[in-house]
Amino acid sequence: MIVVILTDIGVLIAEIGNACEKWGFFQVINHGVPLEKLERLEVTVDPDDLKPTQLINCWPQSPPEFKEDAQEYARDLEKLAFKLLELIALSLGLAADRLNGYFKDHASFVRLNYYPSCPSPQLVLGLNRHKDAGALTILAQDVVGGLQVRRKSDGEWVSVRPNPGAFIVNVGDIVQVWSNDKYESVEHRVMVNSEKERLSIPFFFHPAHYIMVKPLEETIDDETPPPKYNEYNWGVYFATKRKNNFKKLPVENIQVAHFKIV
Ligand SMILES: O=C(O)CCC(=O)C(=O)O
Ligand SMILES: [Fe+2]
Repeated sequence: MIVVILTDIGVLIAEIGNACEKWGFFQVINHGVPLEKLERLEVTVDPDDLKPTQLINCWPQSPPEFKEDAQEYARDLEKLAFKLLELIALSLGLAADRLNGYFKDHASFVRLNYYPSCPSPQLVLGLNRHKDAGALTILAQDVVGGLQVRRKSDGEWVSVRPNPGAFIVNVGDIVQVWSNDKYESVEHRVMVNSEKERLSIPFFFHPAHYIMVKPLEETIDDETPPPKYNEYNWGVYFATKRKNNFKKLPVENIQVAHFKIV
């Protein structure tokens, strides 16, 4: 996978654009988020404290500093997300702050994914194949590994080697629609490990619920194809998707493809 070093701005913009077009995924280092903040979350978290109801309704009681550590981490990741958003805007030939307004009341969140080890890893998946619905996902993973990304060139599943200190970034469905398919939201999944449990911490960078999503006018000109998507409301889309996620449905869960102009 392409590793992007956040240093020289011109090179950086070109590399990010290239990675978004070819893979939909890239890793960043020199990102400015102190690693000890991430380690604090990884080390202190006890999987028994991560029952879904507790995550939704209240903060785990122990360790007592968890809430503050998690909030501080989210603030750091928010800063990084805005930096990446601006670089992505620049790589699309837009003004750096072109997309910032959509995130004025952004509804981003951090999730802790815990994958217990499993003696028959070939029989189960940690997380089924999916695309992320939001704008960007910035993922920290521990050293165990298991994330696989669908390579665009041949559709093969490729394992992402853990790179301590790097974040894995992928563009979600919203960037796909904004860029009128220039940057695609790529499928990924998680394999489980037979011996080791795994923790991953994604930060989902989501715009305000009320925004309408459609291809940006700037991505449509005489040389590019006409808009490929009808406009949709992000909040309604996300709520519908979330309600139906992980359920066996008679029809496919909502996807941006359903807004595609055919
Ligand atoms: O755990 C991982 O490596 C990926 C998690 C993921 O794709 C997600 O939470 O959407
Ligand atoms: Fe994901």
